[in-house]
Amino acid sequence: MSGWKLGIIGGSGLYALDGLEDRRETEVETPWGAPSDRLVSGRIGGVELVFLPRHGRGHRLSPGEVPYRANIAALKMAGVTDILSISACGSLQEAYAPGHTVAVDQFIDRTVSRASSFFGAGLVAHVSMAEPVCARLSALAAGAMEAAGGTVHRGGTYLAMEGPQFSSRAESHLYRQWGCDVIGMTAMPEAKLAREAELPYATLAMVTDYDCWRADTEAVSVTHVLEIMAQNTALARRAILLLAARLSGTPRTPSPQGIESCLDSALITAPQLRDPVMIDKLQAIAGRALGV
Ligand SMILES: CSC[C@H]1O[C@H](OP(=O)(O)O)[C@H](O)[C@@H]1O
Ligand SMILES: Nc1ncnc2[nH]cnc12
Repeated sequence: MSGWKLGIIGGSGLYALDGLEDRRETEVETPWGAPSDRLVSGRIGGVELVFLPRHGRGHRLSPGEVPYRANIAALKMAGVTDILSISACGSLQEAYAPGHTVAVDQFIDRTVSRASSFFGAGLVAHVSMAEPVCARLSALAAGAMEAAGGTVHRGGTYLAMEGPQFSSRAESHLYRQWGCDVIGMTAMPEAKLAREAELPYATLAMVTDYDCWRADTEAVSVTHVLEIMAQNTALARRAILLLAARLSGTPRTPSPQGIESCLDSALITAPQLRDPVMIDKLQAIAGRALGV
């Protein structure tokens, strides 16, 4: 085994992952409740994979209802070393056409009603989100996507909106003025929670539409997204298989960004004042840093 255990979070259109050896399904419960669906685990060559459909099979959960904390905790508890998120997104740039993929490296979080931290009363932590994506994982995933035949833009800012309604035209223009490249509804707080759980995280955002800013182009609709995503999904599956095959031959070393130890400089509550109940709960995602 190469030491990589890859968590894959599948977005709209990607509800299953074929081609896994030793495939098994596990129902999991975390201190933050149940994840979106059963975890599907298996192996591709020397790499273990754990797949989780973000919205559940059949797309039962809207972006605001996805149990983000339970999803990240479930993957952490399953022992994954890294998380690759696959997402459908709208494009805010002419050059990022439907069918293209953006290996996102920045996020702007405009979500408003989601639990966005594992920490809080009894044990407070502030992790850095200056570089929210694991550059190594992102580059590996982008390379695999290119090898699978995809057109990839390396780097880009993802605007995470609350939804579930799509943006108004005024909002879409505003996000373009802010310099955003793609828009979606799910990468936040997922990326923040992955960082709190000390898990390297990267997003391949697969463009399905031009949102609603482009003159003479019909505004985004679910029908349109799913049509394009059907093509994107085949590409995503090929890219994941290629990524796993590549990682198989590359022994894993810790992320060069120090993500696996980021809590060492983030916990702020005085040790003698930390809530034992909270510490117990946090074992699931921060056992290393808490020494429990
Ligand atoms: C089905 S269109 C809107 C929906 O698609 C994206 O989901 P995901 O990021 O999980 O692929 C977007 O964020 C919305 O949730
Ligand atoms: N235009 C868009 N806005 C938000 N989420 C999306 N997911 C796919 N397309 C989208």
